[in-house]
Amino acid sequence: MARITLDHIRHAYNARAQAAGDYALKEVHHEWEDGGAYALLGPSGCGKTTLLNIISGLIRPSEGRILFDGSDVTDLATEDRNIAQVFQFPVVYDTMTVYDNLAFPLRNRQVPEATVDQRVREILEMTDLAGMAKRRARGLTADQKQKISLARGLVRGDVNAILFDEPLTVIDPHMKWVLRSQLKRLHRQSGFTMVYVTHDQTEALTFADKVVVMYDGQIVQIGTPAELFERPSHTFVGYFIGSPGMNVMPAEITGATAMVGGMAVPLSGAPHLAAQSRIELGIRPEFIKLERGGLPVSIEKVEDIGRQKIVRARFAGQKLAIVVPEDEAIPAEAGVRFDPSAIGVYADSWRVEMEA
Ligand SMILES: Nc1ncnc2c1ncn2[C@@H]1O[C@H](COP(=O)(O)OP(=O)(O)OP(=O)(O)O)[C@@H](O)[C@H]1O
Repeated sequence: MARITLDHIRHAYNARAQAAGDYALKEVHHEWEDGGAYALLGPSGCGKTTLLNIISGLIRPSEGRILFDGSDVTDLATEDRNIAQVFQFPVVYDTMTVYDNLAFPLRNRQVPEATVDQRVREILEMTDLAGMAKRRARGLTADQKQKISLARGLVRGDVNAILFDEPLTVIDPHMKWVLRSQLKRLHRQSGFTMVYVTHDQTEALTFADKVVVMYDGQIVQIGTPAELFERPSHTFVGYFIGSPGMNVMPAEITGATAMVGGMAVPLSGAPHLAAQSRIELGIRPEFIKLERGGLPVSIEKVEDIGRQKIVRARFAGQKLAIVVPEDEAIPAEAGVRFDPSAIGVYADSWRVEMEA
């Protein structure tokens, strides 16, 4: 297992790249802890696969270095990086048994047969595959085959990291839930450094200790699920994490008061703001209260989604989503009240700290 250092990495697919926009991956400079479970989360085209391929060695970054436990592996080929990979689609040997599929990476490295047997049995148990150890992979379902791929990814005890590229894509929804929880447990038991690419926030939030949110070729935030929810560093994080996402409204700020379309919204403090920046307020639908005497709002629609209601409203000309607990009535002539401590101020999309 290894600590992974991404040392001022940038990547452009076009060798003549110059402007920031030419880079599929803009500068990444981070250190990922040994034994951490990281999810790379973001929409299609944001650079997740590019970053994963740089870690695996499929791509050499245009700039910067990658280090495993302090040693530079930038110029090492994938097979020399001592990593395991699990892809979107199962990679299994159909003619082999489930047991032999798992034993393969170990036998390939001349691991003594007694150790192979011990390790394979351990992983078969961990992944609930023990019951089908003697079956040939041919004829198994796509779910079962992908489970074998996952198990094979875990079988070597000496890898620097395990990289997962959208591994649950072919899995049916119920099984997805089961495997996600299993992977989390396997991470705790094994202590491997794991990097998991997905565009599904539920997958990322269940699996990872730290979620790396990517947007437009940049890492916009690395944080625990709670940090991403409570303090999104960028409006994209607020919008992408949560359902519905954070409300973002253009505003003008004077001292500790924000004006949104003529309405005064109190803040918890006065933010430091550079002149000429585009200012927005971000507030999650869960931290807005509907009550009499609040700021005027017009309710357009109420969606009942089981344990909660989502109120779609318009406030000062802006769309606003509000989450109301299922058993709470929506008062007639309701107004809105924003919890000042839950309002984030964003300048050119990045969160600004409040003055103490
Ligand atoms: N081989 C390539 N040559 C040129 N451009 C590429 C290549 N691979 C990716 N890109 C571009 O680089 C950017 C990042 O792509 P990347 O595949 O890393 O994103 P992603 O977040 O993994 O997306 P997805 O979830 O769709 O796989 C995109 O604009 C993509 O079009």
